[in-house]
Amino acid sequence: MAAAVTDDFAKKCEVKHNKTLGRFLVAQCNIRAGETLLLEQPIVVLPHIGDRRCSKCFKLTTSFCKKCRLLALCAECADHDERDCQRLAELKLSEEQVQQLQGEDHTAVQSALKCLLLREHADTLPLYEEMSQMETHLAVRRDTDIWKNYQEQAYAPLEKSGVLKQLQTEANEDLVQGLLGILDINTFEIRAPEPGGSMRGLYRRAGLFAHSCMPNLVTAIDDERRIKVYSNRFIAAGEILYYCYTNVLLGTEERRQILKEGKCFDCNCPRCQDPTELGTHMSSFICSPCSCSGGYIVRQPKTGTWQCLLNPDHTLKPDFVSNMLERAKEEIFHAKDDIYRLELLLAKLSRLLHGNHYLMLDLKQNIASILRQILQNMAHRPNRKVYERKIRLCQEILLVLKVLTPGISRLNAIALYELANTQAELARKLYSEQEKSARDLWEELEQTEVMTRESLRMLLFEPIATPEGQLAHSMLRELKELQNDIKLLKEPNDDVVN
Ligand SMILES: C[S@@+](CC[C@H](N)C(=O)[O-])C[C@H]1O[C@@H](n2cnc3c(N)ncnc32)[C@H](O)[C@@H]1O
Repeated sequence: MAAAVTDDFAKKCEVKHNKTLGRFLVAQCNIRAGETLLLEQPIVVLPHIGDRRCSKCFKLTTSFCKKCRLLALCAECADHDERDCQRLAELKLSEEQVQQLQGEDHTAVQSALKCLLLREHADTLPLYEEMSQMETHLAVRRDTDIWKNYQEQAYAPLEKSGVLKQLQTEANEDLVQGLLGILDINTFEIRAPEPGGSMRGLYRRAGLFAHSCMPNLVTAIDDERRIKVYSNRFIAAGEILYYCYTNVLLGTEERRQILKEGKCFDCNCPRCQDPTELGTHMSSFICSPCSCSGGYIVRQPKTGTWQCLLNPDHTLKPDFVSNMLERAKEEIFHAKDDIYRLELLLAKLSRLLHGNHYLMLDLKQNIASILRQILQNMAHRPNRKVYERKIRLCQEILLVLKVLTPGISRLNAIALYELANTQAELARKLYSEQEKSARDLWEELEQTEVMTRESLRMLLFEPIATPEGQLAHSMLRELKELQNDIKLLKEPNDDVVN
């Protein structure tokens, strides 16, 4: 349920409309980097289709509320929203009807019900009305697979059981498909209670921002599921406000496909239009005949052909490209957490793909995170090479991130922190093994301090009740310790400084 929020949204953002974007927001005034534009509680929080989650605590569950019998409720929660429960209990359904509604694909039924229930209470009716204004893409989705699934999973059981007619006399299939479409098009990913899990939240105003793969906004959702939207750079009055609906670390074809299938539009942002993806080459192949002179094969956005930038006669067939990428993805998947297999795969793919290709970056991130675990476990007694490998990988990832997400960026901040930390750990290790002098160590720690400060400067915009906000909190403590260490090393003491 939406709670009162205080922000300057109305002063800073203006709703506009055009044919391409539908409704979108523009800056009404100049906005500083890091300025908050919006703080908002969700209208509804729902599981992803296929997950069954408790209506109260959102943990995964298999059981239902004993009273209303239609909404999921885990064994640990005694009740959920009393008014919704009461309203559903009044429907007086037979056991057979309840069974139909509790079917395997119950999430779609539950999602539609939760939206319909907003109409039932005077205080949530305005939210339902606002929600009804949101984009459904009904015409594009009609008769597609997703439409047919929702017809089977939600509309048919709700209709057959008579629930729809009881809740809303004018209810028809388009209404149910529209509500489920609104959720697919407009919701944000929210962290679920279990580690790594996610669910979705619908927000009244945050849902109005348009998408760009080069956004000027950052969104962050805290443990209370409140969304914060802030600027990642200076934004001049009149600029369109964008956040990124998808993962910036994917290649252009993958991002565009996700946006097309999930959000029903073609992204034409400058990054999507640039075959080199802002010079990062995140989707480029190595042109074997031109490899010595640094030739890369890129996809031309207008024609869809894969051509070498140095010699346009050198091409790749789209089928070859997609098959090769599919095979590589499978190999990455099967290599799982095996660092040796991942390193071998990285070496093998480096003969075909640019070092910044999104699959290479994925591999590099996987390897770096395994190396982090190895370095955290001193029982492994990691040698210098392990540190150096991780440093190299962090540097390579960071170079790409700086181009993709300039300005205030969570990804950038975390990669920078990882790099700073590993460099400092290596310096300390070498100092303790007397391979580095105290002066070397303090100089390196001073560099670490600069990098940690830069990372912290970005993470301080994150709400405190998020993993990144917590990280910023512990970084403040680490910074103090670092400064203390530097001071001790710098104290004039001929025994220590050599
Ligand atoms: C979350 S909604 C944004 C609000 C929506 N425009 C409205 O009128 O309610 C997402 C939808 O906005 C449109 N949209 C957002 N960004 C776009 C972009 N960069 N290019 C084209 N359409 C976009 C698409 O129709 C997309 O499905």
